[in-house]
Amino acid sequence: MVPYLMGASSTEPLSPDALAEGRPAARGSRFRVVVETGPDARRDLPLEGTLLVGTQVEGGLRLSDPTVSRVHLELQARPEGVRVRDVGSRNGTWSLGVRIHEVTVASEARFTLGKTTLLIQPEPSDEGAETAPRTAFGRALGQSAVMQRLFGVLERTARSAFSVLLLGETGTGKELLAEAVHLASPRSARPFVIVDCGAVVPSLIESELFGHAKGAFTGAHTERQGHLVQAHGGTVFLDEVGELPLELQPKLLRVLESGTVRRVGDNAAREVDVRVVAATHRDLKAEVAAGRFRADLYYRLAVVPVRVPALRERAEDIPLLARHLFQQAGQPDFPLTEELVRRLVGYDWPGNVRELRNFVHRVLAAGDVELPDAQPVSTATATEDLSALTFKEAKERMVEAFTREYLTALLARCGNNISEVARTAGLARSHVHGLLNRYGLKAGD
Ligand SMILES: Nc1ncnc2c1ncn2[C@@H]1O[C@H](COP(=O)(O)OP(=O)(O)OP(=O)(O)O)[C@@H](O)[C@H]1O
Repeated sequence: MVPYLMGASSTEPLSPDALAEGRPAARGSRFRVVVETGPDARRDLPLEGTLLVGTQVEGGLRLSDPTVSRVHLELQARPEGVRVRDVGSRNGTWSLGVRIHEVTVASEARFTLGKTTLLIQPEPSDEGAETAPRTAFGRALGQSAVMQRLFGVLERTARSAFSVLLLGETGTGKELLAEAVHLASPRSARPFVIVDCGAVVPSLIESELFGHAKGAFTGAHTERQGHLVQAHGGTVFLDEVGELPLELQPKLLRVLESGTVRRVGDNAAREVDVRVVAATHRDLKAEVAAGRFRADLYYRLAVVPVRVPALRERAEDIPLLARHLFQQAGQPDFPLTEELVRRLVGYDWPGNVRELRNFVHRVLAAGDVELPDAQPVSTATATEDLSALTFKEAKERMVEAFTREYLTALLARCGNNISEVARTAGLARSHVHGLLNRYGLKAGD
């Protein structure tokens, strides 16, 4: 096919180069589609075969922009480039001010559909020596060599259906990276469901994950779908998977192996197709060796094990992240002086990026740029203006501040004895350990 572009006022074919905005693709290279603007901005997925774009497409790039048609555009990866075909949309598909009916692009090009802009971009070739350095993967930022390597591994993995296990300290960005894997995967139009295995009461986690029938147990007044079914077709993120009760582990493994799930109190099996990304702050291999985590489930989850480095191991990222966090907090012009950067880079950030975020908020709320010498900074202050935050963020801040204060006081009262802390607090020891790790608190055992 001769590539052409039909303009609204012209029927002259245009060469693909007429649309080229950036670097050209190597012959036979692969492409990505990135949603740059509109309600679905930041979605980013590889283009393989044919991809339909619209508000009602199944398995394609499903957009929520009401100015986009139900089935708006067809993108097809071909050896010579990407064929972009408007499939009878109401508002049309536009590029550089020209309405497109069908065109093949061989290099970077942008298309506007209603209020949405799509960028079609050649993938940097894997063998290419000059792979463009990237400073972001989804919403996760990083310019250090270690993060760039991590982004590359995760991006390549995202295209497959392999399970990914993210290992790293609290606050290193595991959840953000799990979301980025989902968004860069062919499943991005389907749900991304987060299950915090450490936060659910152990007796309820089975019904949270698998669902339950009405009357399955005392208190089950209505039926429940379960997170795995909610994630059907998409990705389930099992956060703090190391906290999953041992007796539940074979059940989860069975579901993942068989692709079917049975709700509690119901014999009927339901098909579930989920990609699993799991995360833990624990050394899960050591947990397996200690008999606290099943080896078979470990190997099912850790097809691609990835270590997310602590912030102190990638100090080059601190200025970038600090600038980003000030910008996110509505203060893009906050003066990051050399002296402040030096102190930020010199601190060891036991709570990692979450702690840096809280520091930024504390600076903006209280003007306090002090960093503790050895201990982590407090997460919230009474002077912080919570009304500037969303309800979810404000609640998170208060819960963090409360938990940190409560645990610090309890540790002091119990002489750092975790068993005693757990007894007094009425929590499982594993839960106390999880909380201490999460809030960057240290205690002897
Ligand atoms: N690379 C990053 N770029 C931008 N923001 C980040 C990055 N890493 C973490 N953050 C921010 O830091 C906070 C904590 O990140 P996240 O919840 O993903 O960490 P986590 O490792 O999953 O923590 P936990 O183990 O406690 O659940 C979030 O507000 C997140 O947006």
